[in-house]
Amino acid sequence: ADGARAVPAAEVEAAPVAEEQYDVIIVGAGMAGIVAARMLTDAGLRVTVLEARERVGGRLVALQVPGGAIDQGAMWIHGGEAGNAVYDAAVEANLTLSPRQNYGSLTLFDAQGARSSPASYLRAYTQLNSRLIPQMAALRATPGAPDTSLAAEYSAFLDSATLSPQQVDQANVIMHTRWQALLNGNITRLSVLRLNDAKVLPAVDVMLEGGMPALADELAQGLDVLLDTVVTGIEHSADLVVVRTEGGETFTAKHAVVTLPLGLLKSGAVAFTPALPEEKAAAIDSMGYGLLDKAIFVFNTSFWDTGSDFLLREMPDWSGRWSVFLNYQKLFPSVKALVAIHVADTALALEGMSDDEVVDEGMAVLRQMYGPDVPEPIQTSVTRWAADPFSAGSYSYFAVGNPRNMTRALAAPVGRLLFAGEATSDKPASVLGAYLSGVREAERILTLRGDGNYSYGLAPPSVEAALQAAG
Ligand SMILES: Cc1cc2nc3c(=O)[nH]c(=O)nc-3n(C[C@H](O)[C@H](O)[C@H](O)COP(=O)(O)OP(=O)(O)OC[C@H]3O[C@@H](n4cnc5c(N)ncnc54)[C@H](O)[C@@H]3O)c2cc1C
Repeated sequence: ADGARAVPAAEVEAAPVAEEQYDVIIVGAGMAGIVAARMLTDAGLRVTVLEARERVGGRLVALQVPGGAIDQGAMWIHGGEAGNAVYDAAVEANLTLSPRQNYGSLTLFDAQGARSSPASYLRAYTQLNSRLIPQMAALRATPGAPDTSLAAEYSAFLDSATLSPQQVDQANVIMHTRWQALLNGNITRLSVLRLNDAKVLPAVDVMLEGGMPALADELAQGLDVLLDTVVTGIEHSADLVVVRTEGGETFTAKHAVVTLPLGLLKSGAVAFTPALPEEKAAAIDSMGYGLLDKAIFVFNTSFWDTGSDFLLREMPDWSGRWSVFLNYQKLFPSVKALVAIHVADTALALEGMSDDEVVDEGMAVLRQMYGPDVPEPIQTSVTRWAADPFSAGSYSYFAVGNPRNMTRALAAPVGRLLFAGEATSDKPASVLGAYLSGVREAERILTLRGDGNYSYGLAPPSVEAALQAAG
């Protein structure tokens, strides 16, 4: 990175329309930004990436632990098989992929921590599949049906199903892991009409040995990335974009690709001048942006059912508090770790506690499940994605009432400002979506480049052009 390319603020103030320094400024070095920068740089354009953190990767970050690494952000390559751009990029980069995650391999505990019966769990699962899913499919198939929350549909299902009290606890954990945890939104806010529209990738999930950041590092190699560079303002006109940073630097370019997480766009942490159009602002406001946090416990010895992919604890409610532990050792035998996954309001509540409090609570649950001799962990980590100033949450979801084309509104260019990032993608909430959105915006610039002036079809005509046209 070459900080010297920044135009000192004073110089810009003296000459507001500074000579363009870059063809494209990319705001954010997550997967979307890196991929866009890669394509545009490879095409010979002058590109710089401005990144607030001291590292690239954004929501791809991992904890180094004995025997390997554990992803604190995204960990699964959903739809992880040949033809999936993220999978293919990992293969091309010679990164080692894990075996497929098998969601059928579960160890069940009841709410008190006693071993639970798989047969009874399966019956609850069958009822959910045979009643709730068709009930929601029927709603989706009804033209003009008003949207409703997953919680409303689930409550109606519970009222009509014939479940024992324990099967209700089991249905709760199924509901939680199948939708709430995946979509990272509270089920009172998850849209039923859009339930199948996020993370709709084939159920083939693999991980990267050593964690997902290696892929970001690989794709970012050789790019001009300025780290520790917090963007605070983006000014845009018919022919220029001026990006200002917290450090008082100013960068100018013909285009900017904004890959700020939806949470950052919602918070207004970056000022757009002129303000974003109403339709875009409304989409930013109403698209859901959720929270998924992980509590990571690393041990010297494994005391749990190491053949299982997940340990599930049935619950009398759908909060999901300590009801899902992912067994990392299943896919990575040298990593002796359990990862508890919390989402939405429960995750937010845990963010309000200290790390020690969270770890103590989790350990008490593990001792309920596996007995008092469960050893102390040798390493722990508690993520706080909501409190993270450069993420402000985890990823987007369709909230009740969000139309399917909401992501299109988020993706729509505004003059010379282009928008990428998972929330702008047709496959929101995923690394693949972020990747493909970066490709989309790079292609948009390359396609529109035309005569070398990058004359941008959607930009309003310049004053001169308008005067000429008027004769
Ligand atoms: C806990 C968690 C688990 C997840 N699990 C999965 C999973 O298993 N599989 C999956 O496919 N997806 C998963 N996701 C979603 C996935 O991580 C994201 O969809 C994807 O990584 C987003 O990439 P992006 O480029 O859109 O955004 P980001 O990676 O967030 O990149 C945006 C960049 O902008 C930077 N930035 C923010 N503010 C500023 C500023 N003011 N100035 C300059 N730079 C700024 C950020 O630091 C960041 O680097 C998960 C996400 C989280 C948080």
